Amino acid sequence: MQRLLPLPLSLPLFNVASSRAIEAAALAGLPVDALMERAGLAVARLALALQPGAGTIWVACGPGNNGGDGRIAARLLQAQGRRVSIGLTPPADCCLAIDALLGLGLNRTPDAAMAAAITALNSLTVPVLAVDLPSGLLADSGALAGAEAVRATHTLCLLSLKPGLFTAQGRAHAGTIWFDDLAIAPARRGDAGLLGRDCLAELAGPDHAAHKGSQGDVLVIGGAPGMRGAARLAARAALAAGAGRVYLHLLGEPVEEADPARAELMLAVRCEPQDLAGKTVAIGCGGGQQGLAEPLAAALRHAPRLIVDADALNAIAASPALQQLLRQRAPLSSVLTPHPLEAARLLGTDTARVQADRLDAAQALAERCAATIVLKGSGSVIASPGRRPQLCSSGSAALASAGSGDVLAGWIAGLWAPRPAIEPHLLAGAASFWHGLAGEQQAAGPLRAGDLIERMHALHAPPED
Ligand SMILES: NC(=O)C1=CN([C@@H]2O[C@H](COP(=O)(O)OP(=O)(O)OC[C@H]3O[C@@H](n4cnc5c(N)ncnc54)[C@H](O)[C@@H]3O)[C@@H](O)[C@H]2O)[C@@H](O)CC1
Ligand SMILES: [K+]
Repeated sequence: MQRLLPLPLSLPLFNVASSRAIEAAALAGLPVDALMERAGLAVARLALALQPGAGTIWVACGPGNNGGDGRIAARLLQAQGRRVSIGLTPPADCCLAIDALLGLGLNRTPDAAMAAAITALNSLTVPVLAVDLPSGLLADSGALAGAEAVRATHTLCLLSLKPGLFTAQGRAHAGTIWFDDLAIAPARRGDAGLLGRDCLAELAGPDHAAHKGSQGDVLVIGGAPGMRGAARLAARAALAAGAGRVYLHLLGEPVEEADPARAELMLAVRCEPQDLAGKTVAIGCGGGQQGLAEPLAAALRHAPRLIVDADALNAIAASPALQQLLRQRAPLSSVLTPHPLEAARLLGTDTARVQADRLDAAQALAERCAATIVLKGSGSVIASPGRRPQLCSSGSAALASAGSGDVLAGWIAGLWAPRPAIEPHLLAGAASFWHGLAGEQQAAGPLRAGDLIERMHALHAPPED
């Protein structure tokens, strides 16, 4: 059993169908109930570690094998001399609750009895340990099956890691995530990947002979009047990520300086095809509604590497002509960084549908746009045509602050410019992980985007693992 996060090495994620196949293959070589015994033992061990003191442990057991895991844990805890209460209501002296109501088999809105038990678990002030998944959370998507799911303080995931724990509502409901593979090594590929720190190894640093000309040029296009800050944040991030030269083309009224607070940034007065040649272009941060269509069409045609964010995504969603230009770009040359609403506009759907299955939505968007997608939000999804999607395991609510997305777009550009041959799927994963890692360093409250850039910059020499 291991505490999973922070995650040093990326791991495979298995959806419900794959998890059941892994279970079936394992059971073929094991006595009946062997896996459930192992699962129950793991749950009991973690429960004892979490609550070694007095009091009654409430084991809320459902009708299926998730409840079976709970019953075995209850038996083992009793054998250790602990008081245990099995049922759907808590005992008066409850010191720890084990949520063994529903796991992989959740397939509909929790019925009245289940919903009442979930509410009772969420009303407790003692730790709640969820078995496999917080009850009410869908394993494949991290969406809720009904109005409420258990908000656990700890979740012990069993046998196979499920994607739903790491995206959408997963992290908010799972608490501290633990994993026990029950001594079974899956003989199949994951349906998705969970990005660990090793993804940063894709980003070899510059060699000693590097100079600004060898580190690539970034051009940031955006920052309409009133929203100049968004483009400046992206440009500052590109600079801090390691691009050799960073230019800003600000939309609207002409400006004298690119960024008075960052003398390193240069102003790009024009945005003609020849100005785009050879550059990594990030477009859309603070783009506004006016003046973006023309440079966007030029960037879609001529930028060899392109990151599309914010208002540029909305402009593409509204224009079949721009959509066609996007699809016609060279393979492996475009990264789109939508939040769920922007993704919904591009897919012609609504935010709720995107959030109901983020992995699926990101993959559909990647295929439709022939681009790498970073679907932002808790558990960012990185998807590319023909590739296995990745979920970012780093990040925190501190990143839910204005400008955080501009920083990510700029950071991707700044990492891409010196590494023009890197595969965008790997680049976007590493950039997202880096962004999330810096976000985890904020103990409380939002991390202002300007400070986020400095924290990301400080991570350039990743500490030894
Ligand atoms: N497949 C695996 O990988 C393993 C499974 N194990 C455990 O077994 C669990 C899966 O067991 P099951 O397939 O029996 O599934 P569950 O125990 O999650 O639930 C299935 C039962 O719940 C009912 N149910 C589903 N949705 C409901 C709802 N909304 N309201 C009320 N009742 C509902 C179903 O009708 C069925 O009776 C895993 O989550 C895990 O805890 C472990 O013992 C070992 C390995
Ligand atoms: K559960």
